[in-house]
Amino acid sequence: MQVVTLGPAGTYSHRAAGSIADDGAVSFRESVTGIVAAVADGEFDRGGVPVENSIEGSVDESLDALADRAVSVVQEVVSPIRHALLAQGPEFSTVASHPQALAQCREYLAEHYPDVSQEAVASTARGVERAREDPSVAAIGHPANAGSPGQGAGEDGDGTLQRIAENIQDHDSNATRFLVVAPESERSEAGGKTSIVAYPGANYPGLLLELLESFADRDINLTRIESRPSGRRLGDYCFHVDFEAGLYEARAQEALAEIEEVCADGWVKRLGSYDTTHVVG
Ligand SMILES: O=C(O)C(=O)Cc1ccccc1
Repeated sequence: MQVVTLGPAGTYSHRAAGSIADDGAVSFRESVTGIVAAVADGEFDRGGVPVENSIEGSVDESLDALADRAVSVVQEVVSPIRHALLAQGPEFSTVASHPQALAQCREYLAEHYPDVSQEAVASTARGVERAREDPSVAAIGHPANAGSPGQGAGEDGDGTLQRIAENIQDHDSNATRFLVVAPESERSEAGGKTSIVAYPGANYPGLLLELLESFADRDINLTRIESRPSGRRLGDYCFHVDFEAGLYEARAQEALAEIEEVCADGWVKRLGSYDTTHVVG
């Protein structure tokens, strides 16, 4: 199985994707749009993208790529996220990381490093590379990106990263949900959860209520609903909906048939049904 995810090596996405790669062989792209495109274009069998975080919410770029490209979702991976502050030494003037990681440590950074500037980079591992190259830069990332204290941690300034602090996320419940993306032809109806994207192409009072009633009437629990701009005009949206039923179930098929009627002037994309895997960060 050829797997592509957010790189370079050492990202949280890499750790999550490693759990689905046969021999741990994972390739990298530096944007989630690029990962979804690489699967849609047939370059890889599977792609792993972060889609939602318990502190910061949705990764909008992932939602938009899933709506735009011909792919399916075949699995979700949920992983706890524990961030470490990594640097060559305790003195630095910039913290570089993925925007979600910086946001997940907002309160910690404001309290402990109010005067340090923040630099958003493509991934946590890209921030780690910045910190290895430049002693004035610290990174936020998985603690395994540094030598453990007392085991290979370097002297200040030699390019080896030390763990300046661990568990710096603002909430201990910090967890991220990654979706495993496959070619559209591999869309499955089996699994306990399903993801769809609905674009009504219309706007009238009660439209959203009608969409939601299709699920409520059949006792289908929603686990998430997110609106994203359609990109066509201001105030025009698509809705990303995840629910607890498989497409193989009659109640799911009936709900979607009704939703397709509500969206007759737009479209409904069935990303597929899947199960959840939990991996330890
Ligand atoms: O940059 C990474 O390591 C990622 O995989 C994205 C991300 C960033 C912060 C928390 C979870 C995933």
